[in-house]
Amino acid sequence: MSLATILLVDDDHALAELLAMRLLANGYHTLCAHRGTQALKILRQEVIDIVITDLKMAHMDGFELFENIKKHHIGLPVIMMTAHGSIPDAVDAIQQGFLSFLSKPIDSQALLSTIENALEHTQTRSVITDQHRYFGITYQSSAMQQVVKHIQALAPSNVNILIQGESGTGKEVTAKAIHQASEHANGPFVAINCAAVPAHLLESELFGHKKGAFTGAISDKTGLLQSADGGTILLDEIGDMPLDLQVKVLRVLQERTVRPLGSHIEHKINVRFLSASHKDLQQAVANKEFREDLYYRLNVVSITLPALRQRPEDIILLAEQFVETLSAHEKHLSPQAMTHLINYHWPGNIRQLHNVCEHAVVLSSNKLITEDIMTNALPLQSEHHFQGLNDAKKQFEQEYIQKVLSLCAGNVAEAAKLAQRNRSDFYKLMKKHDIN
Ligand SMILES: Nc1ncnc2c1ncn2[C@@H]1O[C@H](COP(=O)(O)OP(=O)(O)OP(=O)(O)O)[C@@H](O)[C@H]1O
Repeated sequence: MSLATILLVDDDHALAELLAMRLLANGYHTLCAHRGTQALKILRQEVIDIVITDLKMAHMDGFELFENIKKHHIGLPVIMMTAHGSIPDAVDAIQQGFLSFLSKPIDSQALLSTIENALEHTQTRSVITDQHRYFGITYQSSAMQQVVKHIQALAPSNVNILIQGESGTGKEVTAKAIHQASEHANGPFVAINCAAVPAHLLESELFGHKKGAFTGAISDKTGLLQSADGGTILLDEIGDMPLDLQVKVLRVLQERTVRPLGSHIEHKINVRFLSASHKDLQQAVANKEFREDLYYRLNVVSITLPALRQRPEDIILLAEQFVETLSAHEKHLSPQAMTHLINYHWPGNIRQLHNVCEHAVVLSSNKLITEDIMTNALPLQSEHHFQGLNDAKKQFEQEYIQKVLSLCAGNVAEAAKLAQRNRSDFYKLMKKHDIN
């Protein structure tokens, strides 16, 4: 079991050392600081679970230290030590958000039970975080809460779902979650990236072939559609599927049968169809690059994943999860490193966040991933693209509508009223931004 680390802050050196010895005897790792500034320096360099601070100290008192901690180490439990009988200070401390207080002289039993309570408090925080996981989807933003509600509602039915979103927003993760929450969960989950397979091989990958069906077909091969029987198939980057193959896939969707290349036998399949695209498929239909009939078949309902920059609340949650996993629970992000992550615009979305965290874990030789390490791991600021006014307006409108809908728990009539638009106008805006 890893020991909790406690930071003791008191300008009375003898008292701090006495307390440190008592805590060490009870299995806690303790660090001592004799000034507020020294405490803040330690907090920047070490992973601390609890701070216990004296109130009256020269230069920076306990309240001022606490104000700093609240700003840069959100949620860290801080316990105040007050002089015996100083009730007003203790009341003040609790009102300002200190977790609890200890009266001097410090009673050993009270000290230990206060620390145990504080540790429970920290664990409760991570339990809350655990509730924001749904089959591999980690989230906390209201935009993703809506998406997950949508997935939960749609997964049990057998409808075809089109998952849209920028590259790296989690379309495949979402498809897997739908599969796992569906009645096909015990069957296979098969994904094919239509953009990654050369066009001339895609048909045989999907449908399979008989030996000799074409030059190079040296043996029979089962296609992915048949391999997915009893489960789910994800046709990823469906927008890149050649038009002639689109006709054949449409037929599979209608007939629910597959005929391998060079074969006369039709095989019945029971497969849930999911598709994904980072392209605007409606636009592709308008440009005659994608068949309209197939579009409507695949898009019985659609799920649009918000870009990471539209859900900054998820950045830290995801980053902490990635750092924990990549460092086998060894490393943590400093608050300053987190600020850099929040301020970045994430054109590559969650995949890019994962790569940056991986880079930072490799670069850092300490337990704490500092601001400097993060600045090195992040792409240069000069790579930021500056959004044009039209894109910025579009993004604002989309975020605004999502926010209003989320405030009204998805009730469109109420959302329209709040946005001071009539209902049909509001529906048009939702359609324009592909919001369900
Ligand atoms: N909500 C999430 N929680 C945890 N990890 C996620 C989440 N969304 C995406 N990821 C991770 O981010 C990476 C990219 O996700 P995924 O491949 O699903 O994105 P995508 O939208 O399908 O990307 P592309 O369009 O490039 O195919 C993966 O490593 C995935 O595990």
